[in-house]
Amino acid sequence: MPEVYKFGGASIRDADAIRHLGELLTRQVPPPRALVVSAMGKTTNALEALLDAARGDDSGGYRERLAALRDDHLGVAAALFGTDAPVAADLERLLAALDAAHRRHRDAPYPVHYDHTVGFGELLSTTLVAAWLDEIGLATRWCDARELIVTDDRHQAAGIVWDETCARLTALATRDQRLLITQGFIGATAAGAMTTLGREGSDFSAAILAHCLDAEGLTIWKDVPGVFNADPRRVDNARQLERLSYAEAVEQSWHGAKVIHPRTLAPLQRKAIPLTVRSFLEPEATPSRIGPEPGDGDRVPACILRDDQRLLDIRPADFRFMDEGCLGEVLGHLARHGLHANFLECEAMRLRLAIDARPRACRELLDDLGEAYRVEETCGLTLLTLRHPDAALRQALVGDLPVVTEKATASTAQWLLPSDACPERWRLP
Ligand SMILES: Nc1ncnc2c1ncn2[C@@H]1O[C@H](COP(=O)(O)OP(=O)(O)O)[C@@H](O)[C@H]1O
Ligand SMILES: N[C@@H](CC(=O)OP(=O)(O)O)C(=O)O
Repeated sequence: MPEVYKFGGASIRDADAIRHLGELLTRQVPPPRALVVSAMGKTTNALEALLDAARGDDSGGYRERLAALRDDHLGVAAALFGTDAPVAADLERLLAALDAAHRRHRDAPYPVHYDHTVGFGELLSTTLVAAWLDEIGLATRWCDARELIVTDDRHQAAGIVWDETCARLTALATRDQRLLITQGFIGATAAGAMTTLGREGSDFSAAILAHCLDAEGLTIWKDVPGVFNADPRRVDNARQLERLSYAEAVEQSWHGAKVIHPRTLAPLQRKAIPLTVRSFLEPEATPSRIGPEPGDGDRVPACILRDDQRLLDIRPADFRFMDEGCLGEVLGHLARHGLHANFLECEAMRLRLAIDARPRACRELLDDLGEAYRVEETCGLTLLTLRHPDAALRQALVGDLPVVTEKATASTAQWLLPSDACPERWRLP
């Protein structure tokens, strides 16, 4: 089975980008079997803000944001097809469905309301992209991921029901030979409740398709030529990694290298499906390849930066040990709020962990920890993680910076640093 391609928000951010995507696809030999597409540009952030306005009873803000979303998508449709194109009516229908979903779920728990509304970005974008691909002569079949990706009901971080998902995907691919195009990030329970797979989860969706369709490979198209040993936007001298093992790619993405979602690798690894990260801006540039074998990327020191970290210093209130019971309880609360410990260090009577500063989830976590624990918080931190660090790299990056806390294993070292003491641009030696 030919490849699955994934295009993220950056690759479809406006009409020109969608035209470029069309040209790129017409040049691919052999053509891909399926496309997984994310929401346009920063639409998912806009939908989260829309949700906050809806839940905060800010009906003015909600209307304004919905109108902006409508303008963005209809504007791109007009730029691609001119006025009164049939796709405009499809977009209007989706926007009306989004508005209705907000009304229907406004009293539901936040994660349920989130999943029934925030995933509309992908429904809108794929409707536009599929129409454009049809327009330029690529016969596509638009598929609703809510009918293909079957999940459990862990809203905002849904787990996949693999057997049913694979059965539905293979049945579809057998009966329809056209290029399949579907949404990343979303799925639905067997009962039909809409779910999402976690922020930036479209890479994972693409890996699910590649796995279930037995694809020859998965290509993720990015605005960078491949995986680098640091974010080239923030770090001078970052260099591209040509080959990485699945295991190293998991480590780097799990520690926050934004280039691939960490859940992407396991479905590929289970069938030894190679992952290519390639540039949609420079498709001829040498890409990065990830597979079963170790490569240069498994040895080269790599630097991962994560801003907006909040350090929680948690101690049992009654001078108890931070034993297995306490650890299980605290980490259970973390998981329930969809928070991930990016840094974790345990001593006899304290647990220190750093989490992304998501105000709502952090507030709920502190409420849950309640009277049983004393918690001290430090905000405004940057987490620097080095994979395979050497002395020169440590000195070049950490040097004289004031360190809040640090820890190291044989392969990974981490420092929490005050963000305001960190340089605007970092430099590798
Ligand atoms: N290790 C890394 N290698 C390459 N790019 C990285 C890395 N870490 C962070 N990035 C950043 O990831 C960006 C692409 O991710 P993102 O903007 O989320 O794309 P998309 O919307 O297509 O998924 C790049 O522009 C780059 O700045
Ligand atoms: N649109 C979703 C899913 C996603 O993966 O997007 P992108 O591929 O643009 O990172 C998000 O922003 O979280």
